[in-house]
Amino acid sequence: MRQSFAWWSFTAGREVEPAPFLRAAAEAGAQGVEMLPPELWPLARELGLSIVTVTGHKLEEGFNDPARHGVLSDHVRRTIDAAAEGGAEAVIVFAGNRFGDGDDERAVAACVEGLGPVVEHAQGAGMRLLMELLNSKVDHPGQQCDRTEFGAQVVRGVGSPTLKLLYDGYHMQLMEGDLSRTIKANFELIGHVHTAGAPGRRDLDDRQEINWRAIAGLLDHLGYDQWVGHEFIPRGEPIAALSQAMALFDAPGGKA
Ligand SMILES: O=C(O)C(=O)CO
Repeated sequence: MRQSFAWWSFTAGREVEPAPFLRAAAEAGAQGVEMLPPELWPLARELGLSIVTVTGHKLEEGFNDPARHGVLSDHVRRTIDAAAEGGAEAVIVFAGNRFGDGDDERAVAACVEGLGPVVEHAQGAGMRLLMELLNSKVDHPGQQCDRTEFGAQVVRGVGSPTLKLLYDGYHMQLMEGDLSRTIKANFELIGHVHTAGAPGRRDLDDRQEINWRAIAGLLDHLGYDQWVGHEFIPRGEPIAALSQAMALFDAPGGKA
């Protein structure tokens, strides 16, 4: 398992000097960084960090609406090209907010239809696409891809190894819980994992309710070989919080 961290959450509300911060994260053992502003990509690469994920588009306006497919696909294709040019690995896409009667079946079909050509474009560019599962209770009210099954139906419907699920344990703990069984049941569809403590989106410590050590052990047991991206807002010193989180996944099964 390779480990990364989300730039936005680790720097939220902090004055951060990018170079020393990225260097410290790399020295602590992070292998990649996510959702990093493009102007910092060369610096991160120089420090040996992979540019792991790039946000493909506004998450409120997604592929669930066929009326948006033309404009959205053009935008995401350009994001894919820029990400490929900058050496990034994956672009994150979203279903978007519910609209009209919010019918899930129709929304899944629209996502499958809209994402098909974009997935082909990504494949040609050597880029992976990740459909993110988000919570609609707290952080993203209205988001339609707010249960694993919705995302799984889209990924299965598209049926390409280029499109996988971004399983975010924090978001899914808020929406459905049952993380271990869900990860196991959908393992082949999962191409990326995000972490955070629940419910506060803070450190992976014992003040929150997800047993991340057990999740790390399960992923290891299942042979997970993709990225685990830490996407929480540290309570205290961010590099120490990152190190503590990474230790859980470095020694899955409780050796840390
Ligand atoms: O996870 C989230 O809440 C985001 O904003 C997108 O990664």
